[in-house]
Amino acid sequence: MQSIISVNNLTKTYASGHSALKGINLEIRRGEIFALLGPNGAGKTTLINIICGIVNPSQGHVLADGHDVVRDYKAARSRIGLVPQELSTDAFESVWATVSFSRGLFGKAPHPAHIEKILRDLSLWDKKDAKIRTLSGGMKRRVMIAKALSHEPQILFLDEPTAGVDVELRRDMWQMVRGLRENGVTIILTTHYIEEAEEMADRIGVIRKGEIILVEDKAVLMEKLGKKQLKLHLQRPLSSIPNGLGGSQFEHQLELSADGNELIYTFDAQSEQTGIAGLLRQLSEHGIDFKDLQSSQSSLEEIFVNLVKA
Ligand SMILES: Nc1ncnc2c1ncn2[C@@H]1O[C@H](COP(=O)(O)OP(=O)(O)OP(=O)(O)O)[C@@H](O)[C@H]1O
Repeated sequence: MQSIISVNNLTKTYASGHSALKGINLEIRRGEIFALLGPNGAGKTTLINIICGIVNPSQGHVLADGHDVVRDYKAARSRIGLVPQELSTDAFESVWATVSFSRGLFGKAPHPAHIEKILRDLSLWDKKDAKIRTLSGGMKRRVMIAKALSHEPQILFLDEPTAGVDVELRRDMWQMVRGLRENGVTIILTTHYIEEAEEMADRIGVIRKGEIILVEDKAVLMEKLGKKQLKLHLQRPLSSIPNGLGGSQFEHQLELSADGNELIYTFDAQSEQTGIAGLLRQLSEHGIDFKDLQSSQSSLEEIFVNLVKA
């Protein structure tokens, strides 16, 4: 599939000498939702800011819809909408004026019907004449999103869009993101709420200390790196895993919950032999009865934590 963003050997060393990006290569596919995950300080915002032409790269180059973000800044930037982490709007302007003005900045002709649609989609229509400074934090964030969409960008960056927003806004936002994607907009988001990435993204990229350590289809990633767990709720609590069991082939896969009521068996989701049958046999030989059992697959969050701590 054709890339809409192409990042080539990108490095960024800040004036402080800090090396924030170390040779990033990344292709974003047209029309996808791409989640960029990484711990604090990994370089997510730096990467987004370079693609959006806010920060200059030290080396390498980026094409946005075929336009170099430095040499052909205006054309590249007009394709992109950015919802930054920080709220920054003109406090004394009205919502309508702020969003309309933002469209004008990209050299687009006024299009009141489009602005109205955005404001309605973001439940801002009632507030269109309100001054930004009178709005709540959540409403201000909606205005930031409206601004980013005002010039009908093909690419939308959402940098931590749901940090500190309530459930309702979060739900509205994801509904809107899905709608945009249906209309062909490519969406790149960073988030610390991994369950959001798990729910929304088509592909996941993980950045750590300025390097992309993984880019993968979400489903493939979950399948490849996911572990499965079998949780056995015991009839009678155990004080420890019985010797025979602990020393067996299951030694590194068995865990006892702190209250001794649950035995947790972790196994490789890929493996043909899960070992469950053998485990159940051994439990019965040890006279360990259980009243219920439950199996689960590791979440993207668990996979992510394991990846970045390595
Ligand atoms: N203007 C700057 N000057 C010097 N260092 C900077 C500057 N901006 C960012 N950094 C450093 O570069 C590194 C990457 O920062 P960046 O904001 O890109 O990370 P991030 O992945 O977005 O983090 P977070 O999840 O906390 O937003 C950090 O160590 C940060 O301190």
